Amino acid sequence: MASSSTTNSILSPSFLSGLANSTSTDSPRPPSLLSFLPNSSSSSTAVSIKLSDRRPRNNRRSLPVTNAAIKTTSSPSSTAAPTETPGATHDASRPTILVSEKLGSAGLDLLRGFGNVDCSYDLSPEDLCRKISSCDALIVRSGTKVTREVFEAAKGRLKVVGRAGVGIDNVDLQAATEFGCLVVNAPTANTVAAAEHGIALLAAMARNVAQADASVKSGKWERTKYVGVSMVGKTLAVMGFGKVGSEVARRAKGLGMHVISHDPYAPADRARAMGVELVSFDQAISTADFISLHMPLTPTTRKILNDDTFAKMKPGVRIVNVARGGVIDEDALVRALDSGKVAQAALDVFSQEPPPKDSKLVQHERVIATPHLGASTKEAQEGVAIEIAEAVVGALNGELSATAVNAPMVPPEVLSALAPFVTLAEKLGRLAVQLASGGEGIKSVKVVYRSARDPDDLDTRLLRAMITKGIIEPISDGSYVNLVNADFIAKQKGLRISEERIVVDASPEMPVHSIEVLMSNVDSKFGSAVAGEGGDVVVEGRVKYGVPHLTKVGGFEVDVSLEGNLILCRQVDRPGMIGEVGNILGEDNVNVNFMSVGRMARKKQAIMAIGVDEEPQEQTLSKIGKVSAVEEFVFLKL
Ligand SMILES: NC(=O)c1ccc[n+]([C@@H]2O[C@H](COP(=O)([O-])OP(=O)(O)OC[C@H]3O[C@@H](n4cnc5c(N)ncnc54)[C@H](O)[C@@H]3O)[C@@H](O)[C@H]2O)c1
Ligand SMILES: O=C(O)[C@H](O)COP(=O)(O)O
Repeated sequence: MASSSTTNSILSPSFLSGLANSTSTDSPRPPSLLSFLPNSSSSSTAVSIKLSDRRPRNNRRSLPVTNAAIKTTSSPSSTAAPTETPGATHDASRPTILVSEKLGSAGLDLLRGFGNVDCSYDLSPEDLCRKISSCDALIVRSGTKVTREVFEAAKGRLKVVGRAGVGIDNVDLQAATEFGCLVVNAPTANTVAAAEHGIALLAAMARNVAQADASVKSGKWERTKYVGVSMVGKTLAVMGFGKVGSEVARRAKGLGMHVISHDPYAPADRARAMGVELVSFDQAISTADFISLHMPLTPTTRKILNDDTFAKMKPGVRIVNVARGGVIDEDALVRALDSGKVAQAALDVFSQEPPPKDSKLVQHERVIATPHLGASTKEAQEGVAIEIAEAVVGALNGELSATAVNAPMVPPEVLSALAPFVTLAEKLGRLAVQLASGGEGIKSVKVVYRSARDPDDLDTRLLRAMITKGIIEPISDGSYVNLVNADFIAKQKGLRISEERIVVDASPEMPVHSIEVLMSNVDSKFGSAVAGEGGDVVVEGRVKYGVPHLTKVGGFEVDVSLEGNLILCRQVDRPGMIGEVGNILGEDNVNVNFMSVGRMARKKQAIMAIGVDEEPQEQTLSKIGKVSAVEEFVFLKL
């Protein structure tokens, strides 16, 4: 088979009008990246709502039907309408958002402008599981455990979990990912509040404010009992130099403390610029007079302060924890307090919240405790509520949030430049898998990106996920694939996707020049799609005038816009072929939107790629098969 061919494009009127529209508001918009319905793009072009579009769902009716619109309004698995906020009406055409913990009013207002908002606080785990199958989104703080059972009970309807705060240790991220549910958080709005609370606890602990207050209120006047320690000149070890930790460090410097920090992932120059030295874990804990914890709770930080690490600390060390209770072995802390190794502790967070009433730790006379108040200022709560409401509404619109926790984060400007390529990627995956006979047998897919840009400047995670989506959806029974779970599902199916980036001489304006998808070790139901030494099924596409195009099938160059559906036809190149096949389609009322012929040489084999708006009937396809010059043909759904 020849490796190249010449191309002859026929621009149909509908394509020309598409071109004319390509700079208008009808031009391809950023695709819905979080579409959750099975085969959601099999019958419609994957376009969605603009990134900046924040109109309420019920104002969107004039927009074309989009994946995002479908997915947020359908609820095949649910019948029960959730309890509404008193006074609110439930509109079944709008998404339903369950808010399970108190959220600032500005965030609630934003949510109410978009969907049905059900504020149900203090739900038992059973009640949460009961409600969740009628909800599209769930917003929680740290008090709601979003377990695997919750995702299972959601029966595929739950699309986004919004954590109104930073720590996502109360959400089972693995389960969320497996179920294709996006998790977003609100990472910035409570930073200062948490840092201020850390400093408040530090000072209150050093000067025995809480104990002295209780003593005075009980009628005592114990001036010698509550002599404190000074902070100035003391060494504070900030464990975790992230957003909160660095703000604590800045404030502690203002109190005249010597601040060191341990954070294996923090850039040393950022710390140095603040006059903070980054040191090893052991150095931090062994030289500090005060230790303040600001790392997330993860498998590696769980019980990071324990009997062994307390043993390495200076006698009389003082500990502040506004991070998570689980980073301290609480029994070990009680032992260290009892032995005097730890002089005092100030704790805002506990491994179990609320802690048991008889908790030895909470009751310890040298411990001061607050009920997880770090983020609880009016300002922080309003900020967090807006931050999470915007992220959740965006996610329900099919947008990628900048605060996505279990999906690639793609800045809006990059996303909008990549948008047509994202659609192209999904369609190429969809085409390639349909060209293989026996899709489940596909094990190895190679994707080649050609671009004028340096390979390091090309973030292909999004494109790879969409190719995976395109490959998997047509061969999955009802499993929905989206950006969140694409890699997971591919791995589960034993599908290995490798990528290659090749620099080519093309326009640097375009992030990608072409995308080629090659499937190894599969037979094809359209022999002409097989090319190369390895006998791979090959399809290649480009974006032209903002519209995804198929540009290569096997060794043949074609040029067809990827809209509607596609008929590929290999025939002997002879006059009248286009008219003959076009007539068959026309007679059976199938509208051709684009057609191109790629041939090896004059009067030799050629491939005709025909874009059709409708799905032709069996009998129409069989008429095409009977045209004497047609050697093979295939109908492909986009
Ligand atoms: N008490 C509260 O109300 C409250 C409020 C806000 C945040 N928090 C908690 O504080 C944590 C930190 O919040 P943030 O906004 O600063 O998050 P962040 O992600 O900005 O910072 C966390 C830092 O911890 C570092 N880190 C990770 N593993 C570490 C390890 N083993 N040792 C040392 N450092 C490590 C990370 O590199 C990062 O710099 C959150 O995860 C949350 O659990 C609590
Ligand atoms: O991780 C956080 O943001 C804080 O722990 C705040 O938790 P909260 O939302 O339950 O106050």
